[in-house]
Amino acid sequence: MGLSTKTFSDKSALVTSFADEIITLLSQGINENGRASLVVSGGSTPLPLFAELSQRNLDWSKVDVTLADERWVDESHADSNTRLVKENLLQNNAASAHFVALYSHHNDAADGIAEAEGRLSSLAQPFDVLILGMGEDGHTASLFPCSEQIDQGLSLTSGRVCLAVQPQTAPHQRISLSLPALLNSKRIFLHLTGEKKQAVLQDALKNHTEKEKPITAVVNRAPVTLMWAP
Ligand SMILES: O=C(O)[C@H](O)[C@@H](O)[C@H](O)[C@H](O)COP(=O)(O)O
Repeated sequence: MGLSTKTFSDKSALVTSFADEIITLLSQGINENGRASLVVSGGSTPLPLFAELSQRNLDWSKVDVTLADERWVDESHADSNTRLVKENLLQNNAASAHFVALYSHHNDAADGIAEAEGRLSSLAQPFDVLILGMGEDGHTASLFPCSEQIDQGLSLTSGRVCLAVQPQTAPHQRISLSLPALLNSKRIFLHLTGEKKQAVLQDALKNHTEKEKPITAVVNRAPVTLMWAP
């Protein structure tokens, strides 16, 4: 479907404008449906955005926040995306938002899939806003090209909202939203900073298959807004 790009002079300008747009979309969702849903990614890129959003005025008690993917570690672990979101987004005004975790206390992520899918079924869908990141290998959410589960993750007919993923090139077993679950969003943003990520994305879109660079599977099927700053 394609990519439209919004380029900003620096990360701070990106964060301000991106937060404006997200708040507008969530407000619309609340006005139309009573509640709104926001799906965020982990990693380091969204941290300044989370801090900015947390300060914004919105009836956050009517917003459900969840993750595009989670590392299968307890919330007390430094790599937990739940911890990242709670410490950076669900603060200040946004402290009243309702967080829906993907992680549950099963040893194996595969045993937590049904529970995560059950929790997600309570959210307003299609999701109002999905914010994706991308790794330098072209993965998005935890749809890792190096994983044995990539076919399952990209399948449009698996009937699954979530899947367990074991990346070969990144730590921790993961739980990820599947491609159809990610696509079940009214607005999809890809939040990237730096020349390297821009180059990876352009190369992915021009020269690679969806299995090689899974971010292309999203861009090929839905309108995606790239929010980019050097
Ligand atoms: O939890 C995660 O690891 C993610 O959701 C992942 O898909 C992330 O968005 C990219 O790896 C980019 O991460 P950075 O922003 O740290 O580069």
